[in-house]
Amino acid sequence: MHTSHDLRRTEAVRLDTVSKIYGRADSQVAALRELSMSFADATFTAVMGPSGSGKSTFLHCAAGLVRPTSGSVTVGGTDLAGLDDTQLTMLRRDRIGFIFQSFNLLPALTVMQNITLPLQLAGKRPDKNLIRSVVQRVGLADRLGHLPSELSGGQQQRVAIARALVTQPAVVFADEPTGALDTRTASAVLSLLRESVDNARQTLVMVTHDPVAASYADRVVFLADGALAGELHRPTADAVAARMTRLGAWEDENRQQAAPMTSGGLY
Ligand SMILES: Nc1ncnc2c1ncn2[C@@H]1O[C@H](COP(=O)(O)OP(=O)(O)OP(=O)(O)O)[C@@H](O)[C@H]1O
Repeated sequence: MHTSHDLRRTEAVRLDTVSKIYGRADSQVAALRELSMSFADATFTAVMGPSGSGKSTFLHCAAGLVRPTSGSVTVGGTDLAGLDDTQLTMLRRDRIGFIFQSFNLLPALTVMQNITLPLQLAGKRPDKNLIRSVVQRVGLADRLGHLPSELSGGQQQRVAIARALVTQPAVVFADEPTGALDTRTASAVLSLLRESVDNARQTLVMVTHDPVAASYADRVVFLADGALAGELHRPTADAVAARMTRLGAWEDENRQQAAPMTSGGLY
């Protein structure tokens, strides 16, 4: 029999009735409306929805970058509301990895220095075996002394993935990780993310606009107007595209491509 403690341990991230209201009084926007969602250990979830449906806000709340207006977020069993800003920063550093569309590598640092940066920031001694295994997994063993500017887009994203994995976080949040990559490079990066879930038992939550990218996930959750608008398990790209069409997403998508979103912040 499972105790509630056991059940909680199998959840990497949990949101309970999370709302996020931006602005004040007469100009309020409810970006998330009492959203409840759970992400089990070693699962890959894609988050989709029309432009403005709350995907980025969800990601930022779930990752402890933005505090919800109400409701609770739990990461690895810790309720983020109980942490002050310093504790929250430490939890993010130790338990959460980020992968962005724009890679966000430091241009003056080599591949190896970029990958080990989170460990240095945390004052942790790098585990050489772990680093070697992560570097091999992402196929960068012969590029460790290179600068990001000497790498292709796909290679740079693989550095960012390695950087997100070296701290062995409870969960990795990816914000449009293949948005800047061509189709073939994107599929190599998505296969790598899939492997990190299947082989390294990582938990991955990925915001994407791309039904093909979403089809690599175990589950797709759809947001509309800041609320859960359904989910698909073992998704195919066609089924995801059909659901997005029903949500009226593609008009917004075209606008999105005309004015791409940029991700901010390094971690
Ligand atoms: N800092 C902010 N201040 C005020 N309103 C905001 C802020 N950030 C987001 N919003 C609003 O909250 C809603 C949800 O925005 P969010 O960026 O989370 O959506 P999204 O689904 O990620 O959109 P996109 O796919 O276009 O990136 C939108 O109506 C947006 O205008």
